[in-house]
Amino acid sequence: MEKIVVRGGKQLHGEVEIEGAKNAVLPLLAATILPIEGRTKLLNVPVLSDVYTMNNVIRYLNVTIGFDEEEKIIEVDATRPLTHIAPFKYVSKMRASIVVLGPLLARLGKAKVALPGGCAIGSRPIDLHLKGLEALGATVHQEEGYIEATCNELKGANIYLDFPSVGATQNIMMAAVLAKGKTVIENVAQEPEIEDLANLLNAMGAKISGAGTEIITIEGVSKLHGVEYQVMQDRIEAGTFMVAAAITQGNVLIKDAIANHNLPLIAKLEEMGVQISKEENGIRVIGPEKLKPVNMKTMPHPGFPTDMQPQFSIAQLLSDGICELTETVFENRFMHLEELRRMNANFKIKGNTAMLFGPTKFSGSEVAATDLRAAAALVLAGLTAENVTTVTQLNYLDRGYYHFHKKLAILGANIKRINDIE
Ligand SMILES: CC(=O)N[C@H]1[C@@H](OP(=O)(O)OP(=O)(O)OC[C@H]2O[C@@H](n3ccc(=O)[nH]c3=O)[C@H](O)[C@@H]2O)O[C@H](CO)[C@@H](O)[C@@H]1O
Ligand SMILES: C=C(OP(=O)(O)O)C(=O)O
Repeated sequence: MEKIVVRGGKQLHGEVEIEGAKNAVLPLLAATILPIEGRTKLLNVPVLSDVYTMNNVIRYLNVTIGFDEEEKIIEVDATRPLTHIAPFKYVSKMRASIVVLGPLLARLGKAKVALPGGCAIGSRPIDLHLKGLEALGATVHQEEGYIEATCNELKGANIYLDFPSVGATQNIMMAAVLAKGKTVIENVAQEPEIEDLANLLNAMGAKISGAGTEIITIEGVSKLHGVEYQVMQDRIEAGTFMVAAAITQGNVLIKDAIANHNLPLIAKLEEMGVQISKEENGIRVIGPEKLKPVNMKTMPHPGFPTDMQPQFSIAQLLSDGICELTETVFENRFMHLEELRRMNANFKIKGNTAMLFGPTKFSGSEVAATDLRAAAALVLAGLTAENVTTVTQLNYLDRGYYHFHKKLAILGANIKRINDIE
């Protein structure tokens, strides 16, 4: 079994490089199936298990896709006739595969995509994706675990999302770019990854405006062409290293991290007494001797990102007092806290709020990740713990972090990854 073994107590120092964003590249890959002319080349692609899963989904559609892991480049040729089916064996591995639904429908007029289901962090329906596609003229029904969508022609529409869902916004955008006429989507997700997708689609010939605001307007075009495009930096990976520096009294430059993408995290860390400065080539984070307690609530962007909540909770648990932590996006994203009990964490959960009683003296123990960000949070706790912490279930970590232990080791952590045959 693969394990990360970390002995706590080291202050982190130096510089760390960040990869391209997982949550940007997955929808960008889905968008590469839209062009009927030319190849698309994605640069700065992170080498992650989720990217391999998405490549498999796309390859199954009869698209030629090549991944040069050394150069971090993916090349896609989607100019041949495509099939319209995304099967269970791939979609069930990764929820984000559902974002092929919109582009398949736009390109082929039909799509059959396995239901992605929920996952450890909560129930994850796709009703908003489907309502949006129906508003564009698709007929959608569910049969034998698959969503089947068909249309003669997609037509621009006015759509209001009940909740600013990231995936629904992406699916509807990718369908509307080839719809006839104008689509206006209100109350859309404003995450930077939405802007990245709009930028790629516009480079391919789409006409999208307003991405990054509450309203996106799309003028449909008749076809798209392949392009070369650089994936944005991963703000969640950057944020995870910011927390790592903050909790170890470290001094770390997170290279090429974009401060504007992480404003809520920066504000909270500063409130805790962490020194953060924007430098020419990144963000420098200097951790204080003592972290001040703060409350935090997750919200859709530009609020505090739920994908940073487990990692941030480690800083809260270490802080000198009681902190409130409220999770409003996913109803089951406190599982890392239960695991952290083994390491001495003291907290009470009521509904979607946890009271965290600091300052915690984490004690090293064996812990298992329950989901992607929980995995990162457990490693972070281990960096500050007395003795040795062993983290298992690294398949979750590998979904979203490339060489996490190696990057921490370069910064001075006493950490290794081993394959223990049991
Ligand atoms: C690959 C990717 O980019 N994943 C991110 C994306 O996930 P994802 O796109 O799945 O997240 P959404 O924004 O859609 O989901 C947020 C909330 O909306 C609800 N909802 C969503 C769709 C829908 O049709 N109906 C509905 O009720 C979900 O149950 C959840 O409670 O955004 C989340 C919220 O920032 C992040 O945590 C994920 O890391
Ligand atoms: C929850 C996450 O991803 P996904 O939506 O792919 O499960 C995440 O990146 O933290």
